[in-house]
Amino acid sequence: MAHGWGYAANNGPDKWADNFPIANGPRQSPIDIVPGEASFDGGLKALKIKYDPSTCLEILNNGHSFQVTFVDDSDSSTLTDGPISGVYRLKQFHFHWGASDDRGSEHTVAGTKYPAELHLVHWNTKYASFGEAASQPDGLAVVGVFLKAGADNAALQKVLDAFNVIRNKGKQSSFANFDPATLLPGCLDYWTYDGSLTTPPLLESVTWIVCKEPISVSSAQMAKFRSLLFSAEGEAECCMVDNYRPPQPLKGRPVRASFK
Ligand SMILES: NS(=O)(=O)c1ccc(C(=O)NCCc2c[nH]cn2)cc1
Ligand SMILES: [Cu+2]
Ligand SMILES: [Zn+2]
Repeated sequence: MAHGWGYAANNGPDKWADNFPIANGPRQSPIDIVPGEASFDGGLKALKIKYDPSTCLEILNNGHSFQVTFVDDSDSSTLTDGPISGVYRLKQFHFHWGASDDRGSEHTVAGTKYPAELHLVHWNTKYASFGEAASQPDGLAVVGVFLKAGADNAALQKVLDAFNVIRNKGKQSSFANFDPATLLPGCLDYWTYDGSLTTPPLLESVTWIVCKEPISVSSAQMAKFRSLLFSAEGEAECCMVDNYRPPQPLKGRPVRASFK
């Protein structure tokens, strides 16, 4: 996965516009969600999430986060309803996190940062592939879930237990029979708005669906996230932390709430 961008001072979010001018586009993500300014939309349906653990394939360190990828050649793991129309297939999930618990999420809620944020990435099956969908305004739907410091999260621990074999950039390992639904909060109330990928190529193809309720993560589990490296084997070790883009200008976009 060749890319020169990163999260350091010389290649981080403030520099991305040099190679990806869309960084200053009209529908960039993440954003600061201000609950008092979101409008309740009674027409929004409940999220319908159907994941099949047998589609879970592998876990990999891609040099800017780690991700768990899924077999997406059938409608086994899908997102439907909610603010979207049609069927979107789960492709992967990944996280963004901070060097300390006071930061790490990409979306913020009235300025509040969480220590981490989960992204479940889905693509619209009206297009032939993820890559094709990623270039379309209605191509992707990403469910965002905040992680809040607190109790140990047993479902999350299953993912963290695989970290020892993917410590470095480029490492991957088989990872089977994991049900990503176990990472969702009990309540699926959400905010939704039109946005983008939060990393280059920053494509403006994402319908964002951000859950209001966070899931828990213990401080020991946050330390495990921070044990990963941005660097490849043999390179100077660089801790994988602060791999988040800060909130971007709303530019007049409506943010809708599925709840009162
Ligand atoms: N944070 S997010 O908005 O959910 C997000 C989701 C997916 C991608 C993505 O598929 N990027 C293109 C291929 C690539 C290059 N390097 C790693 N993946 C990027 C960001
Ligand atoms: Cu990459
Ligand atoms: Zn992400």
